[in-house]
Order: sequence, then C-alpha cells, then structure tokens
Amino acid sequence: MVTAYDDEIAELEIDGTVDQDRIEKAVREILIAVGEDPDRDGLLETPRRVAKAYAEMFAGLHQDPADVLGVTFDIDHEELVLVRDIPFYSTCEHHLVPFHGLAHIGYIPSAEGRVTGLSKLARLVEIYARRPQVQERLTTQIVEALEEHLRPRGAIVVIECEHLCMSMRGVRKPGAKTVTSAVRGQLRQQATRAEAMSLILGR
Ligand SMILES: Nc1nc2c(ncn2[C@@H]2O[C@H](COP(=O)(O)OP(=O)(O)OP(=O)(O)O)[C@@H](O)[C@H]2O)c(=O)[nH]1
Ligand SMILES: [Zn+2]
Repeated sequence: MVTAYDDEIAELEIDGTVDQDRIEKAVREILIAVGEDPDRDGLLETPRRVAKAYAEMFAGLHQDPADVLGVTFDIDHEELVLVRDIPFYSTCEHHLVPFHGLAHIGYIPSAEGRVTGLSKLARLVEIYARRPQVQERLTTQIVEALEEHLRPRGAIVVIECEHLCMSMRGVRKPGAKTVTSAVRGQLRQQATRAEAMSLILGR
C-alpha cells in the first residue's frame, strides 16, 4: 500500500534534497578503497541504490515536526495517552550503521485539550529517526517537540534500541539493549511516572 508518506519520500528523491551525484561518486570511491571493483556487474548500480537509500534514511533532515503536530483535536481527555512499541530504524552518526528498536511515547494533554492523532506520534519518531543520530538526542528531540507543539501537562519518551555498531563490529555484543528516557512536567511525579512506566513495560 502506498501512503502519502511514501509519496513524500519519493518526492524527496526527485526534488534533490540529497546530492545524488555526490553520494554516487563517494560510494564508488569507498568501494575502491575497500578493495572492490565498482565496475563489476553486481556493483554497477550500487552507488545509485545507496544514494536512493540515503534519501530515504535521511529524509527527516528536511521534515518539520510542526507539520505533523500542527493538527490537533479538541478532545476532553486530561489523562495519560500512551502509544507504545513504535518500531523504528535510525542511523548511528558515529558509524553510519543502523540502530533500531522501539519507542514509547506518552503525554497528558493540556487543559485546553490539545490532543494529536495517534499516528502523528509515530510520524514524529520517523522525523527524528531518519537522520544521522544518537539515541539520547533522538529521545530528547521527541519529548521537546511534544512539549513545544502540544503543551501537555506532562510527557514521557522511552526508547530501547540495539545498536549494530555494538553488535556487528567493535565490542560485538549482539542483543545488548540501550534504554533512554526523557520525562517532563507532571510525568516527573512519582505516581504518574510509575503508571506510565508500568504501561510501557507491561507486555
Ligand atoms: N552515547 C551514545 N553512544 C553511542 C551511540 N551510538 C554509538 N555510540 C558509541 O559511540 C562511541 C564511539 O566511540 P569511538 O571510540 O569514537 O569509536 P570506536 O573506536 O568505533 O568505538 P567502539 O565502538 O568502541 O569500537 C562508541 O562507544 C559507540 O558505542 C548513541 O546513540 N549514544
Ligand atoms: Zn555506532
């Protein structure tokens, strides 16, 4: 199924938000540098494929969370809203290999009732994940965007990830999980924080 979001990504490739030519040249150079022949059959199309993949993997650099969180509803709900287990892939800015896992996002809407569509929380994750990233910044950027655009009474973001730079190379510890959290407002209070954490962990 092709979604509007897929269309946006396809447009990015066309409207030149990545310098396709430059990526292709660089990938060709890397292939030579690692001892490969970029002109052999299987690799001929690789620089072009990588440029296309990067346009998608780094599309978030050209997207604005205001566009996603700009539409809010007036719903009379002043209790916790939590979307958990949002899967995502990001790219470690140190090694340019993936880190991936689950994001959990909760917030307590403001008295004025600024509630966003549930899918927008997952879109917010995508905007910040599709960039060269570190997990701590990803976590903070999401919580800060929630604060800025929804002005909630409280917000919590918990992210658990496996970093391939720790699994497939370097220290080589596949399965090791890194957990980060960012908590703001009323969700810092012990009881509400405990409620949110038990919902996040209660699977
Ligand atoms: N804090 C943090 N560190 C990260 C993240 N992703 C990767 N790293 C770490 O970034 C560090 C980079 O360390 P360096 O010593 O500069 O690079 P390196 O020689 O490749 O390090 P090793 O991975 O230990 O082989 C490593 O310890 C990685 O585990 C992240 O999202 N957050
Ligand atoms: Zn890394």
